[in-house]
Amino acid sequence: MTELDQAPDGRLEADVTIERFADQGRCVTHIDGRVVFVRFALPGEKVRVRIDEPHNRKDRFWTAEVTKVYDASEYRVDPSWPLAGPLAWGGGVGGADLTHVSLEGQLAWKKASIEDQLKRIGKIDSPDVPVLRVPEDEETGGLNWRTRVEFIADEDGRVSMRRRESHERVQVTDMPLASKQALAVAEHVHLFERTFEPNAHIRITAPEPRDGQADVLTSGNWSLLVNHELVDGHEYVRERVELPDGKACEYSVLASGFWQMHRMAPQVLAADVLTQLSERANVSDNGIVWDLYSGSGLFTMPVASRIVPNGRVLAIEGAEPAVESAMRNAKRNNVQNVTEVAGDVLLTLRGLKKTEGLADFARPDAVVLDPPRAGAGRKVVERIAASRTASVVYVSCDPASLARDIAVFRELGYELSFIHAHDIYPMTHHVETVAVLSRV
Ligand SMILES: C[S@@+](CC[C@H](N)C(=O)[O-])C[C@H]1O[C@@H](n2cnc3c(N)ncnc32)[C@H](O)[C@@H]1O
Repeated sequence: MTELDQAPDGRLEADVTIERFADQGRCVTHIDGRVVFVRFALPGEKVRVRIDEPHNRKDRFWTAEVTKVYDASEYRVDPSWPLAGPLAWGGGVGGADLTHVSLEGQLAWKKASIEDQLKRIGKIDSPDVPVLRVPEDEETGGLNWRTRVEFIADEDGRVSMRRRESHERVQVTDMPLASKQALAVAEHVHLFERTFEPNAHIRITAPEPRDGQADVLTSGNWSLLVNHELVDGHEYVRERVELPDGKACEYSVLASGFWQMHRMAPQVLAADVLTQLSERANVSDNGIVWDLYSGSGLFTMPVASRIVPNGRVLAIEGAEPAVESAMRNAKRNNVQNVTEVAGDVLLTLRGLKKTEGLADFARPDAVVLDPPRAGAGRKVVERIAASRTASVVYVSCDPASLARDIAVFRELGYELSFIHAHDIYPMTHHVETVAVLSRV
């Protein structure tokens, strides 16, 4: 029996040994047979935890947070961003749930977490998933990578973040995960000194300058949005993505819209998609490729110009402004072999054969998909499998939904022929996985 103590404020606390990594940046321990998911812990550690409220003695699992470490893991470090660390140590603002873990430990954590989901949900025996670090993150110790940063104004209008377990907003005067360029914009607009309307949503966008490009302030390539309205800078920003062939694709994207957030992620992921298509998909240069959940065309442009320059890409994206950007980006990159569809992926695929102009896309040689966190889902996977495509390159930001979709692909005649991951979200439990599914 684990002894549960009552702290002076009535909250339950206990000394426990942490067993293993779990999901959502938590680890697992047990208290009296009950599973407890613990934040800011590491496997093998002896720690004191405080049980979250509300909880009931009959619950099958509880959640808790570390308050004291008696015996630390080799992966434990002092929080790199204390404000995002445990509440008991003055933290609690979220946004960096692995701030107590060394960079090496973060890779081990993400590897264990993806492999666990593949085993449990994907039913894959002994998966081995290398997790790669973005080299630039070594130099910055895993900080300074976000090209988009968001805050909320507190009741006095100051830039703040919400503290867990309370309605309190903590004024912030720094954001250690923000890229140097985003911090330069923050300084330029006096972000941390000025006030906004209380409760305002504030977003800074600062594309990373590539070789030979001026910094964002010199080029004016940045934006400050308040409540999704432009306040300073530009509504659209330019993003350059350098590709393995030494050339680049240029993009114009809405400052308020989706774009891969890590300063190196667009290049890392676009290069990976090209590599997987050329090395594992065997698509001829006049082939057909679907790019599903295509956003502003991050993958569409390089795939159309490098993989199927004499073929065609069908890009499907649900957000109309992103599709409009993608169309402009095709022109900007002189890419003419793309058909952009603004619509739901499932509905578009369902109607493909009967839609004028799309019927020729019914038999793709390869499919690239990069769905939101919820994954593609069974019905979309069934449509992809029914197209009898030989290869699928699946880019995923959620290992659980990826594992679930992989299980469906395997049921429908595909095997997992390649998988690895990129740690494009250091200091957080998030990770981006790239998998290739091949028709057996
Ligand atoms: C993870 S983002 C990927 C975008 C793009 N591949 C990139 O890397 O920039 C997922 C995209 O899917 C779009 N989306 C979400 N649900 C969708 C659906 N049911 N049908 C079509 N697009 C959808 C979102 O608008 C978003 O642009």
